[in-house]
Amino acid sequence: MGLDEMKVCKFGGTSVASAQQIMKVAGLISSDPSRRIVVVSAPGKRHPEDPKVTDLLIRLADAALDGKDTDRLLSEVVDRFRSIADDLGLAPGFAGTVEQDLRSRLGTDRPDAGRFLDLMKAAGEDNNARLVAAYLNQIGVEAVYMSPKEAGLIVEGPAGDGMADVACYEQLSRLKDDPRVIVFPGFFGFTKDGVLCTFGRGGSDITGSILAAATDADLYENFTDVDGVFAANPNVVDRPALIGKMTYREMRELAYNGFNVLHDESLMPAFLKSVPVNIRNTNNPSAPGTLIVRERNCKTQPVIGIAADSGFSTLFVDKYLMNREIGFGRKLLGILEDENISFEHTPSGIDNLSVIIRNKFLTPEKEERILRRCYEELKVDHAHLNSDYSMIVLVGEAMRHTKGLAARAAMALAGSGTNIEMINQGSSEVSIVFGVHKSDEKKALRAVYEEFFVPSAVPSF
Ligand SMILES: Nc1ncnc2c1ncn2[C@@H]1O[C@H](COP(=O)(O)OP(=O)(O)O)[C@@H](O)[C@H]1O
Ligand SMILES: N[C@@H](CC(=O)OP(=O)(O)O)C(=O)O
Repeated sequence: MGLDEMKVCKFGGTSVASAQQIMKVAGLISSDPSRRIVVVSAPGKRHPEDPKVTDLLIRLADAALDGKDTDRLLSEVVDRFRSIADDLGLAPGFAGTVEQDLRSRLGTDRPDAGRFLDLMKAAGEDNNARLVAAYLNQIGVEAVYMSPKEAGLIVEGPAGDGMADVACYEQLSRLKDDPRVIVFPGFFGFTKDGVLCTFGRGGSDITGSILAAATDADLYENFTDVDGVFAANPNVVDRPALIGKMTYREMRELAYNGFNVLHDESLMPAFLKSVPVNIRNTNNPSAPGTLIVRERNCKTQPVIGIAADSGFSTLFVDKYLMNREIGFGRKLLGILEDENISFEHTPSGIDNLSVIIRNKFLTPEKEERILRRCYEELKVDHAHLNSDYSMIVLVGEAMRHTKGLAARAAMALAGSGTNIEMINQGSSEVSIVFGVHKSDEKKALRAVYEEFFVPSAVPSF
């Protein structure tokens, strides 16, 4: 990269979980002068059983909302920052400023529980950005903490699930004129009225992408704890193939369906400005990682990855002569809309229709109301809701034009003893979805992975 070129880097929770990790991060920043905007998450897990600071903060906020004692939970968060700051040799007062900050957040008025929860959750990223900036200055890298409010990151929407307003990109673009390294807390911004609003969980990825797009960065580097994006979840499939290059659409589809290495909503800002995204490993920085771009040569590899996700329900309705009833689908989806439920798929037959919904949108009360309205208003013959479904999703840009892929996947599923509950190859140009019972999810994923990525068939991406 030339002198004027600029990268936005995001360091995930695992990359900033301890002093040792933050030293690696500082090494990566100081070794490359183009890494000028740095987005940090809150300290994450140091080992699998370790709590993330964000989860500690949620517990703290819940205790405060329930009127319970908050001292022990507050100390847990402060101690986590204290141990990092001490190990980095920062000035002794750092933990005290974190404590003050948390106490002041706890002491605010709470007209809205969701907004209060956001204010507390954001303390992880906010304090960590101050900590990383302080450490960079200590080792001689001129760095500055940047508040999302001062920078103008406008995030609107429901608490805990905000969306950035594209109109704020122009103001954010000024960040690139600062000669210092900017350390920006991920995960949250402010509404036009100045109220703090976080993105969904894992949302620091979104902050990084927004800043990369707003500043027209040459590259958005997203540093995590694996060498890049694997063709299947490495926690389920043994040593899956590493994807070298993929498209934004492929990654969004995979992220949405279970590849939690990147937040699915973080692709759009980078895509709009064609900023390439590079997923890299803080613990193995010499590995090139995965590059996410607008286009790739799809001929070599029609299926690029296979995602799996649990937590789906099927609403099944059956009515004789449904095919003749104009507006039936609209009315059924209208019932879901009234319950504020979004849906994933709608496979249909002549006299029946299924709607696949994520369980997180359902409660026993909502289920009862939906079924009652199906009988009373839509006059269906049968209606039922079944939970415990998982979706296995094959993704690849050229899949739809490659013959026999669905048949191969179906054969692999049959071979593993998995019953296919639903297939959707309809509207998405880049994916085929197989609904299976949750208990079959892992073996189904392994079987389909082996079908498309057996060692002899692994292509060079
Ligand atoms: N297909 C995949 N490729 C790579 N990592 C994956 C995949 N699916 C799930 N993961 C998991 O995502 C993790 C990284 O995401 P996350 O824990 O959110 O990291 P960070 O703390 O950097 O934000 C990996 O450790 C890995 O277990
Ligand atoms: N700390 C937030 C935001 C985030 O992006 O974290 P991470 O980089 O650890 O996924 C969370 O836990 O949701």
